Amino acid sequence: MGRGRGGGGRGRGGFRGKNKKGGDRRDVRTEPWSDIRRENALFESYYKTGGFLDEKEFEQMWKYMASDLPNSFRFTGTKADALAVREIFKKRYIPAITAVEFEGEPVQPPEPVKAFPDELVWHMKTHKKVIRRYKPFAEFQRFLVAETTAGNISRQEVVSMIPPHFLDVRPGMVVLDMCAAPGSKSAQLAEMIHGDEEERVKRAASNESFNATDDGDYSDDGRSTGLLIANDTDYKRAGMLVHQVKRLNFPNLIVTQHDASIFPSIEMPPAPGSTKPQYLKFDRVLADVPCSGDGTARKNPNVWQKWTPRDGLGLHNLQLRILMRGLQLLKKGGRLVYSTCSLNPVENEAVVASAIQACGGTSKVQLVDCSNALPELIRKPGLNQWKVLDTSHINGEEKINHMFTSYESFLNTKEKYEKEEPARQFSNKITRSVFPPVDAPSEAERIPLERCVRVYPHLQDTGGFFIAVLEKLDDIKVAQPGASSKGKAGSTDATPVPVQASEHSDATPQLSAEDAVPSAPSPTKRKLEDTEDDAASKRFRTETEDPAQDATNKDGTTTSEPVNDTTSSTPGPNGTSQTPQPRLKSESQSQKEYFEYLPKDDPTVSDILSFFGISPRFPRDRFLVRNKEGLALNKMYYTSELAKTIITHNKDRGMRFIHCGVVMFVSHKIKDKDAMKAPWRLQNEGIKILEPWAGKRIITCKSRDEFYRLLIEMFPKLPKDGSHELGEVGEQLMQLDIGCCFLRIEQDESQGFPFRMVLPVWRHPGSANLMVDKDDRKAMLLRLFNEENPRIINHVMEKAKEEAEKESAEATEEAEGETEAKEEDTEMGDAPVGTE
Ligand SMILES: C[S@@+](CC[C@H](N)C(=O)[O-])C[C@H]1O[C@@H](n2cnc3c(N)ncnc32)[C@H](O)[C@@H]1O
Repeated sequence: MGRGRGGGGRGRGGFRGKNKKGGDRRDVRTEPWSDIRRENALFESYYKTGGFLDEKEFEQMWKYMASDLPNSFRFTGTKADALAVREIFKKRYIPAITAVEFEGEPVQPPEPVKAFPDELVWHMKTHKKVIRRYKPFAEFQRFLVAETTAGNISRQEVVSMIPPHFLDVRPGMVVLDMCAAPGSKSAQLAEMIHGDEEERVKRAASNESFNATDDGDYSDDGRSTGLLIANDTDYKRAGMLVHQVKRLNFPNLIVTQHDASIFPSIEMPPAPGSTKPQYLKFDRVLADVPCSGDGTARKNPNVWQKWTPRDGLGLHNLQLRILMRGLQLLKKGGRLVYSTCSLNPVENEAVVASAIQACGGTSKVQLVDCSNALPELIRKPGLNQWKVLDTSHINGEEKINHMFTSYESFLNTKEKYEKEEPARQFSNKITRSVFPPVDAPSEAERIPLERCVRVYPHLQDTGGFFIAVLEKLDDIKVAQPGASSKGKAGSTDATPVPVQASEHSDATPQLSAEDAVPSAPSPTKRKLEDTEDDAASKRFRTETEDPAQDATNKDGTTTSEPVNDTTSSTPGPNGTSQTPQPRLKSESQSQKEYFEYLPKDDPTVSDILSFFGISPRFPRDRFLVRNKEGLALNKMYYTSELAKTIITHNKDRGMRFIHCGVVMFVSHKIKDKDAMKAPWRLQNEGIKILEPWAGKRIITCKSRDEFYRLLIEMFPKLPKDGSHELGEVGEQLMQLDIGCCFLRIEQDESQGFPFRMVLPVWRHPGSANLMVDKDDRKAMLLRLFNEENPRIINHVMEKAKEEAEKESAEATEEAEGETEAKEEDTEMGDAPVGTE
């Protein structure tokens, strides 16, 4: 509980605007969202006439599309903790909000979203002006902010929570999140990999029996053996990702920064008896790819202002390459979820179908029927047929909207215009791959695209989303996308639909004359077309894909993917073949981050572990430091065993690791440091990992009042002679030498402790201090004591202030010649450095 600090999920980063890598979708408008006209004729027309929904349902869907999106959030962390915070929320805030009336009507309180289990996901449709006006909402908002900061609540869009549920992650699995920033899905995946290990570790440490394999793999003495690699190509967004995942305090997590379409193969130690390196394969892969984001129109004004069909066309190739790389990295039998927040089939079904075909068809990769996952989620099947929209133009003017039903129809139209109107330009991103697959020779070979999942806004008042679940049935040899049967058969001609008047008639539903697009493409659009995919393909030309060979060993590793292999030919944009080049950049090209493990007999580690009486069963060889010299200087991080293996085998191979490990010990810089056996502080972040194995320096708190005092006062006094106000906790602290200790608080409803807590406390010569920063103290005071705006008393600061005031008064007196100067010792008591 209270797993540290950090912001909540801030929704989905996608592709649009300035960030050519598809990162930054932030709204940079100056006018309020409410003033934006939620109209875009071409956008509407495409979804109205493209065969997505029948007319009546389309109207309903579009009404939702143009309305505000409800706020949503989920309770996070271990299930027990999440349920406990949910209960506080339900008992304390829902009744108060339910009692509120607005304009004579009761307001709508937050409601659980039925599609998700255990009432852990909630949404709130109440208008902002109601929220601002009524106290119960203000109180609830404060709770939401405090718990989001403490890491117990994550604000996340409802649809964005779906993909991890479809991935079916179990503890012990090795998972890759290919496009992970800002990290809301990574947080869900990490929770799933973690499972209920806390309970099992507790049992393992106290030599009670526990099941290490029933619902996953907990064979690391109760700890989950799984791992999450969260990756994003964008430097800034990868930073946001680190910020988000750090607060999870999950030692089985690595953050990397790579282009997912050329994500490097991860080297693993050779199998026993062999000298050949092996390469890591993943049990699960999430490809939540950069997309046009047109399903986010309910919260993103850019969609209304700038939607063009070229957004999706420009991203198709990158999305396809990311998906295929994900499939290559997947274990045989493993599962991959492909998702976008776009409703455009060019970015969705077209990508999925092309990838399956490029991998060798349905005998190699199959779409999974996931109707059993989240059964309450209302959904629509994926499309087997769709049309491709393009807007041709002459120097940005004289625009014509075209709906093409097949690649041939596009080629015919283009050919016609090349003769009749050579200056007319079509998107150069239209390939076979963006069209529906043609009829397969047999049902077994047909790609059942209806198994994909489409979530439209009106179905349960959410944003729009697309999800496809893929299973790798066999090793794959990747062919060039576009070289498959997809689009081979001829189809009807495309219908050019002019802005002013229809040129031809065709069975294809036409876009109406009002569908005129803005007179000139916006700079953003041009950028999207000209830079994103071109840049991606340029990158692709210089950084090679994996070898096509893809033989998987029984343990899920492969022996056939050397990182710098330069011999394979790879699929390129528009079906071209690329000249392979070394894939990984040299270290000198990226900012150097150090990840060095301390030896298992490191004397500092030994001193600390013996100071806290840590069981010899606790691993001693997993402590990481982040300095070049590999020395225990300021901070020590703990990582899982698999994280260590990956880091040590790959850090000098050009892999860009940017985060790993949970901070466990921080050096304590105080005057009497030399007199101490272990001048290191336990950290709130890592304390829960270590505590089950500790045999010394443990104090327990059973009293609500004593805990309240520890929270509200920093450095409460513990004088050698004289009384203190810390009750039994104080008595236990008095028995300890100076240094850090564990404070244990067991779950006890009678004392208002709804869950177990373990927190670090420092025993000073004349005082004690709960080593929790002010924000976390405030969050705990609100959560446990319903204190809304507590004043935290800092005795040391107050003493220092008093001293300073006294000094300044004396200096004034001295200046006036009224008294002698008297040197004051403004010693900060025994305050530890940097605990606030
Ligand atoms: C839709 S967002 C991902 C949202 C994220 N999964 C979440 O739930 O918080 C897409 C992300 O892909 C990243 N991206 C764009 N191109 C990429 C590439 N070639 N490789 C890896 N990541 C990429 C963007 O920086 C962006 O953060």
